[in-house]
Amino acid sequence: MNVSDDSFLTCQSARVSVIGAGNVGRTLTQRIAEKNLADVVLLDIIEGLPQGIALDLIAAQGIELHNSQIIGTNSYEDTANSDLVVITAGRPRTPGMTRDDLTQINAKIVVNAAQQAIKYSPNAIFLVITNPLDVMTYLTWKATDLPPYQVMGMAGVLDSSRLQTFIAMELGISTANVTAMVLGGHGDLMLPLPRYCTVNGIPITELLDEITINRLVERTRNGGAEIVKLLQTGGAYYAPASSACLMVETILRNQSRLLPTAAYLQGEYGLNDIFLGVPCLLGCSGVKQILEVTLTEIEKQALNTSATSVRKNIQLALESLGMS
Ligand SMILES: NC(=O)C1=CN([C@@H]2O[C@H](COP(=O)(O)OP(=O)(O)OC[C@H]3O[C@@H](n4cnc5c(N)ncnc54)[C@H](O)[C@@H]3O)[C@@H](O)[C@H]2O)C=CC1
Ligand SMILES: O=C([O-])CC(=O)C(=O)O
Repeated sequence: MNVSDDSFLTCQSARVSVIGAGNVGRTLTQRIAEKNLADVVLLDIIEGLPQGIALDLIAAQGIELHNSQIIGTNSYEDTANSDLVVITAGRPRTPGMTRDDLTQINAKIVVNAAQQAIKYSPNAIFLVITNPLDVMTYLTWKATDLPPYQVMGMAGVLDSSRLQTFIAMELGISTANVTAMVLGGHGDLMLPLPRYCTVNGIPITELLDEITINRLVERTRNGGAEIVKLLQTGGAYYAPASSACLMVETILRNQSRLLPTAAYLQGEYGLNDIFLGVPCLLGCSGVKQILEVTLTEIEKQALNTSATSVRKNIQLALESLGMS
């Protein structure tokens, strides 16, 4: 091989910037790098923190055998030309708080992060993780002025994965045999859909009684809070990072997976001008398609109630930022 061959020298990896080097951001960085999905720029406001994490992660490269570069930085200039920007910056909740209690504090952080990042990566897809998720995704869309299909939020993959796990635990079978679907906002009013949960194609409604299913649904709704209560100082981050990594992989590899995603609705499910969890085909352009599954009247009502709560919070956030 001639090492001065142009095609060898110009060969480029995808580039993902992760904003926020806390528990979720650093774990996601590890997952992306170790799966060889992209080079990662990890940015945080705290000096030394992203640099230290990056150095620590890169020191394992020879053991984990990946080829990803990991750069820790406090400067948005270093995020330039990212294909994907993931926003994890902001406060996590502590016991007794709802995700909505984080609205005021995280709104400023997320809008600033989005405005800074878009300057250097005008064509990037933005994936939001910071809570309250649906509100922060809406603010990111506003702050970047991107087409709505290029902005999305991660929550449904996590909530569905929790429900999948609880179903598998209840039945004593492999999680690999279970699929689950949770739609709606990422809050106490999220909408787990047992009718669309299956075990190798068999609806769980044929395998579990109503009382058991309701118990698993309730545990899913409280899945985040259950961990916050155990950890005391913040929220979950391993499953959230895995969930976000699945979305990153789907986008970078243009896999057209159907994943519950907080996407911008323009009439789908009878809702407009809101980001909410719905089944989406994801690929290299972002949200390629929103799938409208049939909902019962009760499910529709529950989705509307969840949307109303998200909408109220979006309004509060926009007002507090002087953006309404
Ligand atoms: N959508 C979802 O399903 C999930 C959302 N979350 C949310 O993700 C967020 C992050 O959670 P953790 O990583 O556990 O929190 P963490 O406290 O461990 O990390 C947050 C990081 O953000 C950084 N940060 C704060 N202001 C910043 C700014 N202006 N610019 C850049 N970085 C800044 C902090 O220095 C810190 O390192 C929280 O809002 C949490 O609620 C967490 C898990 C799941
Ligand atoms: O519960 C939290 O605050 C973090 C989160 O969104 C989750 O784990 O679902």
